[in-house]
Amino acid sequence: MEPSTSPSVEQRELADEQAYVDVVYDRLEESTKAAQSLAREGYARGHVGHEGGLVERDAMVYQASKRLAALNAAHEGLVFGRLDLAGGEKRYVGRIGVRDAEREVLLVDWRAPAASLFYQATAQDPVGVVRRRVLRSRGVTVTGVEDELLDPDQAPEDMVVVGEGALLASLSRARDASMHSVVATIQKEQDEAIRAPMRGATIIGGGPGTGKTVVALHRAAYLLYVDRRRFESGGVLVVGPSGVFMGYIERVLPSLGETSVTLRSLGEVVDGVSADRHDAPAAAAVKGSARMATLLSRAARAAQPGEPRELRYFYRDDVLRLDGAALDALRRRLLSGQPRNRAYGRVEEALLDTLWSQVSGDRALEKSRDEFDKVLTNDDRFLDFAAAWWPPLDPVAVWESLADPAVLSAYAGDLLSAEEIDALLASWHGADAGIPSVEDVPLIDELRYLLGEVPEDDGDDDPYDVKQLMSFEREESERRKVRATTSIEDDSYAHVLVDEAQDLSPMQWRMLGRRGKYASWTIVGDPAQSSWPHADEAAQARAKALDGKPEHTFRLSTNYRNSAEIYDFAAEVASAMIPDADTPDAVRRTGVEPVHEEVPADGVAGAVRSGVRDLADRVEGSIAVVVPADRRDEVAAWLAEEREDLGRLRVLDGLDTKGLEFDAVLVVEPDQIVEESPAGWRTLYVVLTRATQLLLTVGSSRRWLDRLTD
Ligand SMILES: Nc1ncnc2c1ncn2[C@@H]1O[C@H](COP(=O)(O)OP(=O)(O)OP(=O)(O)O)[C@@H](O)[C@H]1O
Repeated sequence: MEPSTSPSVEQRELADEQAYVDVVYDRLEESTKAAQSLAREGYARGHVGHEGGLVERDAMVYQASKRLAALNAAHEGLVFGRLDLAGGEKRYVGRIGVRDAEREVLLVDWRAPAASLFYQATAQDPVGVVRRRVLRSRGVTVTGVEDELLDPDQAPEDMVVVGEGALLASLSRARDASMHSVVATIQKEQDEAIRAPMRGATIIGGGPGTGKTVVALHRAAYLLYVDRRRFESGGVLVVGPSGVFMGYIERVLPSLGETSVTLRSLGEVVDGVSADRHDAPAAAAVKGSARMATLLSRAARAAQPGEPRELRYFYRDDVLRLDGAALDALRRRLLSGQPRNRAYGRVEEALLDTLWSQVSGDRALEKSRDEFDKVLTNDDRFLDFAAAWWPPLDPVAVWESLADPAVLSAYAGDLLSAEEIDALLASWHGADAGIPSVEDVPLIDELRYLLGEVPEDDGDDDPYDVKQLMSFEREESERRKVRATTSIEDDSYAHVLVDEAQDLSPMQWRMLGRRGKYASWTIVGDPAQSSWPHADEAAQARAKALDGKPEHTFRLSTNYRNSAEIYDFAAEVASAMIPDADTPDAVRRTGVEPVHEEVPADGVAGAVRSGVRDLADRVEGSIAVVVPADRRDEVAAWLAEEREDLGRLRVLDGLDTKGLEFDAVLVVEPDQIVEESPAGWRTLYVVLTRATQLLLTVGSSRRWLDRLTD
């Protein structure tokens, strides 16, 4: 059976589908009205006036508004698939399940077992599916259908086959600033990873553009569908590399009807701290190293800078004295088996015990220990000493104290080289001093756990109330008030999903491990795109975070993002410069090869500007100019005019482009991108695999290209 090209046949099919889709939308409308009236009823109960009414109201309103949010989110493109099965049954697949008034199924939720045929059927193994149809819509209007005839032998005489394939049509679409759900065209190997059993850790690998991110997000939605109670109450945490990336993916889950997932970039995992700046590679490498865990545990247990080193107390005939060594011994005793802040409540008593053991005068011994305790605990000199010696420690304050060279060297002397210490100090001084970078966040989190929950204080006159939870503010006036949340009881999730996992440092794995202790995991990544230079150390930290949970591995093998011309070129770079790169097959040919322009150093700005203009004329969607990290402001200034004219143009450095994609990409000075970090080739590979249509590289040298032919 040949695909039909007759417009009248296609129009008739469209009209039939529209009629069905209208019925589903009518039913959705009724459900929406029912949810609205439930919400109204809930509010009314709140006015009944007794406490039970309020609780009931909250529950009803909560449920009704969740349902409304899901219904609204699923509205666009609600019905996207249809199966014609061998026995003559037709089955519609959509973003959520819809039944008619008699409870007959009108639309099967894509996550339900009955919908899995939609994704599993292939021409080689049609599993009872004769024809698979994808419906394209705009709002509530069906604008096109794309068919695949999977089992021609079973097709009735009058079955019509329309269109040229939904997948390629969807891949050729222009890209805007956010990712779209691919729920209508999920491929078989992707579906298998999405529906993988929820136990242990599901590891999804594959080269650039193979759909790892979309698979991971659809998997989050799938897990919530199969065990909503568990995952909604325990929470699903999705972690990605950057705020830009989280902005890029954040539309996908709501469009699948999911509103109950926590999305965090790596700089935002700790409540109350929000970091988006990266350290220079040298400092980032030290801060990510597992050695920092040892350093921080020293910091959390050591005498704090500025704390008193001696107590002298006159009691009756005795001079009681605690010197540095005695205080250190006492500190060790208090810290045995518990974090410092948890020992807070025992400090006065421990001091009293030690001091009382020195009492020898008759006048004192005649009096009881009770008397001794009473005198000291009513004496400001003693109380002030206890408060100064063992204040509750805030993790951010301890992190800040590391910027003092003497303090840092005391903890780091045998752990880090002099160069590494210098790199840390350089990152903590200068314009951004006191403001955590993305790489500082796991350090602060580590300290939260090492120090333990900050005890309650009366707090009425403390402007920096340690229990206070604040988001990060850049203004100098706010700086001193930055506090990470100090509670460590709110961190665990039922499922942790990590995207771009190849970039996680050991310290970042430790941070996520604490959140996923009792969780199942989905881990998505491609080692060839890693910007973390020490793969073995990270692998160990990952294994520790997973703590022996069974791993199920999936590999995605087809690149859906890049044109075959662009990907084949990028794969050449990977094969030459990155050992063991997993290079997928790209399926979409455009006939347009990537271009490199070599120009004199003083001609780069001009070539970049004219290159951008040219790309803008040739693609409708997004354009990225990717630059070496330390030249971002310079190149952005070259393109001030273009950026104003073209809302779809962005200037980014290599690390910022992780996970993103654009219709056209212009790479500035590829050699400098390679040379700016130990993971430079991998970063360049990431950058070269971001373009869907056009790739232009502009540089004053071509060493990177020559390496390919060496
Ligand atoms: N089954 C599919 N149908 C339509 N589009 C798809 C499909 N799978 C992936 N895509 C598209 O391919 C592009 C790449 O997908 P995605 O970003 O998930 O890949 P990735 O493996 O995470 O890439 P990278 O490792 O390079 O960040 C996206 O535009 C996505 O929408």
